[in-house]
Amino acid sequence: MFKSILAQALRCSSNAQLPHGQQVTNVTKVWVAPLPEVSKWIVPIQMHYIENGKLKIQDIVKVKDSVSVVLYNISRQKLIFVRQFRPAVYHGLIMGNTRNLHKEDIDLIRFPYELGITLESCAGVVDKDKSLAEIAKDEVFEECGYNVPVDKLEHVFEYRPSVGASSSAHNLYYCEVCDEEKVSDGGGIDNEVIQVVELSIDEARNFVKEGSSINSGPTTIAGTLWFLANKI
Ligand SMILES: Nc1ncnc2c1ncn2[C@@H]1O[C@H](COP(=O)(O)OP(=O)(O)O[C@H]2O[C@H](CO)[C@@H](O)[C@H](O)[C@H]2O)[C@@H](O)[C@H]1O
Repeated sequence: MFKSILAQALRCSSNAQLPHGQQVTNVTKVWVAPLPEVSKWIVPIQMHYIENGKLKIQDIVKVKDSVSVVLYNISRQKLIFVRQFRPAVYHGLIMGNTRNLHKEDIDLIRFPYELGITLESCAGVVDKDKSLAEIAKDEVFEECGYNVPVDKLEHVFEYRPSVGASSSAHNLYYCEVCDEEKVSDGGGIDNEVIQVVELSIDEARNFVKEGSSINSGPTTIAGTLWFLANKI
């Protein structure tokens, strides 16, 4: 069973899919633990309601809202993405649908950490007292190194990426940048370890083609499809 999970994970891995083999980071030890009662990031709650006279209960995970930016470099006609190790993706790939807590350290030889490296649009959590567009502008600078005025960010749409268990809202923006606006390497702030990746339009089209299997969330897929449908 593990062999088939690993084979599937390797197919999904952004490393296996894209011509950007450089090492993004180096993860040397992984283990899991139960969530503490109070988490800064996630609040599990239960909603009770009566629908058509019948009591119903729904378990909900409260997650912070987020923004993302489809970033297009017009100087070189490249879409800008980021790669990073995502613990949740890694866990999902190696544990599948099982809910057991793994007692020992994860075997990194059997399950290389690279499986958890995603390819995503530049994105960030809404955790500052700023407008959504300003938060998106900050992420473009911090993660990708482009300094753009906030009015260059075009609001595309708002949606809810995980309606079954989470109510969080996601706001997707589009921004065209040029080489002159690139002022740093990006790579994230604080503890973030992020690699900036540029894809040609054909590479991006390949990324969302029929039958593909990718290590990305709905935001990256929706943003890429929106770009291909509206800007090309
Ligand atoms: N659950 C968690 N546990 C511990 N630390 C956490 C955490 N979530 C965020 N952090 C910390 O906050 C930092 C900054 O996060 P960002 O604002 O860059 O959002 P991120 O890109 O991770 O996810 C954004 O982009 C992805 C992809 O679109 C969305 O799924 C997501 O909701 C959105 O916030 C992270 O580096 C991490 O240190």
